[in-house]
Amino acid sequence: MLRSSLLQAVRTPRALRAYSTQTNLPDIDASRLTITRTQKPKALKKPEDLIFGRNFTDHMLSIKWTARSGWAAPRITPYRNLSLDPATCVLHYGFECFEGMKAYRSTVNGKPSIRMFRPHSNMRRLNKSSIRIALPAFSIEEMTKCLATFVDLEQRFIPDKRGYSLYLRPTMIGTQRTLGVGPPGSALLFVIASPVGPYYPTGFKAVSLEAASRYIRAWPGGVGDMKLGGNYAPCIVPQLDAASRGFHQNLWLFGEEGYVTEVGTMNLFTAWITPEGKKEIVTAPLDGTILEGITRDCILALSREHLTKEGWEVSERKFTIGEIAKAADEGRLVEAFGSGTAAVVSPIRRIAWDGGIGGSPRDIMIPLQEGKEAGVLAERLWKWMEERQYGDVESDWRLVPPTHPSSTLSR
Ligand SMILES: Cc1ncc(COP(=O)(O)O)c(C=O)c1O
Repeated sequence: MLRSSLLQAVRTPRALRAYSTQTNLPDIDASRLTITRTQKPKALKKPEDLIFGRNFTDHMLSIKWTARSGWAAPRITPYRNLSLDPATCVLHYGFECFEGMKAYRSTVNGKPSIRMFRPHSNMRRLNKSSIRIALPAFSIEEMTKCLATFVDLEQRFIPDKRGYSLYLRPTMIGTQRTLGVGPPGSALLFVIASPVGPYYPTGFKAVSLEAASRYIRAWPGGVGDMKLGGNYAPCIVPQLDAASRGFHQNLWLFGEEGYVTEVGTMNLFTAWITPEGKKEIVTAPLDGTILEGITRDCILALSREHLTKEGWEVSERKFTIGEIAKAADEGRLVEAFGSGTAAVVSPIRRIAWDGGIGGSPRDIMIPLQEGKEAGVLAERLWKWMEERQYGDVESDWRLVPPTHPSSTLSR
């Protein structure tokens, strides 16, 4: 691996693309994938007993990399413990990045179908994260093919019920055995899978957020736009702090201006009437301080497709918590909701804001019709998403044809 090109790669997206293809060593190659099936298939849990991230499938997908030999042949093996030397660099310096994505089972034109949702986007984001922490890049296309074969093999774990899916957790770690601080000479990319149920089994539940200025999740020039494990552990204490006062999540602000960035593990959308009288759906821009959510991208696309016809403007721009408070005071606030793979759309009921520097604490109430837990926009966007995830509406967001000779995945 060329270290100097790695340094360049982290600076610009173009260099980043170049870096991913800039090695003569073997890349991930799905045609070399081997499968060793488990001899002890697990009993399936009742769908209603599934707990997010607690139950895993029979197998895992693993691909080793070394700086000397590049990517080895991908392997699907029975799910098992990893064995790591206590000096392994991931355990000391946090060389870890991951993804969260889903595969859905549905019946399309009378035929059962299992499809992943936007896997290329997740693999692109994983590449971006790995390069930033000196871990190797890989072929998005080939890795997606390996994922397809893995999902195919584990499809019996996806309950045949609306709302259920297979959550996939691709993860890359630095595996070099060294306490020296430097680029890892070896890495492991592995994928595990967990069947999951609907996030809101009994319908939406609007959440309350705490917008506190004393914790900062991300900053310009930082790594808030990467899915690094190191971004998540420091958010647990602020979350516990907010929970101790009865809030579900933190709303992350940035700067003295109180720019709104994102919510817990979701991007944030606000719908309001601007002071000039325009209907606007707004979310923070991709300026490096928020994760480039794949659901965010879908919500933007769906809003542009459907809601602009109804007079909504769809904007990615900076806006402040003060502007949300003012819109609420002036009766211009329409809705607010989070977006992410887990909940897809998560309506917001209330934001408690400490008022920023020199300000007084206050509550911002998001309008919700009496007896309703979601606004009309959130409900419609969630429905449009679900229709595409389960294939009621065809879209190129659902993938992927099988590639492995043993694959049975339906097209
Ligand atoms: C910090 C953060 N922001 C936003 C998101 C939403 O991203 P996505 O829509 O890709 O799930 C996530 C979830 O992965 C997240 O962890």
